[in-house]
Amino acid sequence: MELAGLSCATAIAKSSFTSGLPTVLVICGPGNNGGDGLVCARHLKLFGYEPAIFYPKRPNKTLFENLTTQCQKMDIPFLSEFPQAEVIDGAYNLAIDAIFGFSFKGAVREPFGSILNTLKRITIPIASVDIPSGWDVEKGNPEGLQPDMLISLTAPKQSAVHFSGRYHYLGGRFVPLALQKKYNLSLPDYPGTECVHRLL
Ligand SMILES: NC(=O)C1=CN([C@@H]2O[C@H](COP(=O)(O)OP(=O)(O)OC[C@H]3O[C@@H](n4cnc5c(N)ncnc54)[C@H](OP(=O)(O)O)[C@@H]3O)[C@@H](O)[C@H]2O)[C@H](O)CC1
Ligand SMILES: [K+]
Repeated sequence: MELAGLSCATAIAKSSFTSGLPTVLVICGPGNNGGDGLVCARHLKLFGYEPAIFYPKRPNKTLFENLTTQCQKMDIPFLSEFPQAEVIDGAYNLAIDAIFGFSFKGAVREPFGSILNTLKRITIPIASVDIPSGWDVEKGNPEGLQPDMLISLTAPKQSAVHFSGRYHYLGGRFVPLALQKKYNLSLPDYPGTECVHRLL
């Protein structure tokens, strides 16, 4: 999760995605995708960005409590309510969608349905962690979020063929060769010591 979150922050910083003030809204979901978002927010802050986090459903697990504490100790604000689309557009330059990853299934439950509907209406760019939230991991979702950037983690999921945004990065350079062979993964070479590889 540390390497996944670092990869996301690195890909965002490399893409020169933000113009003007580097204010970023990170929306974190209840699983590991949300954890990646918390780590990403921390690294963005270290890179000079000004992240704020919305984390409405927090698992009662030490890992996520510790990640939350680390962000709080770095003075990253946690929002108590999700802002309206117009407010997000006015206050931030980028939204990071770390709500759901590959374990999302079924009809989206609240509060995430309302959050995703708001995210569909914002005009600032969206960067999705691993999978655009609300997409079926294989089939995607033509009615769902259509982010400007996707950071696929470990390997692009099948639904990534439906991604039509500007930037697609692969991150999470942590798969041992034995596992790559076992699962017949054909991963591109990461240049030098880089933790991300630009696919698009
Ligand atoms: N395992 C790896 O190789 C790596 C994974 N990484 C990251 O982890 C996510 C996958 O994380 P996981 O915790 O398995 O699941 P998600 O974060 O995708 O989501 C689980 C939570 O979402 C809730 N959920 C599921 N469906 C719905 C829905 N329809 N409506 C509302 N909420 C939903 C679910 O709630 P439950 O009530 O069902 O428990 C879970 O709370 C992966 O995508 C990567 O981002 C890292 O990359 C490291 C390698
Ligand atoms: K996501």
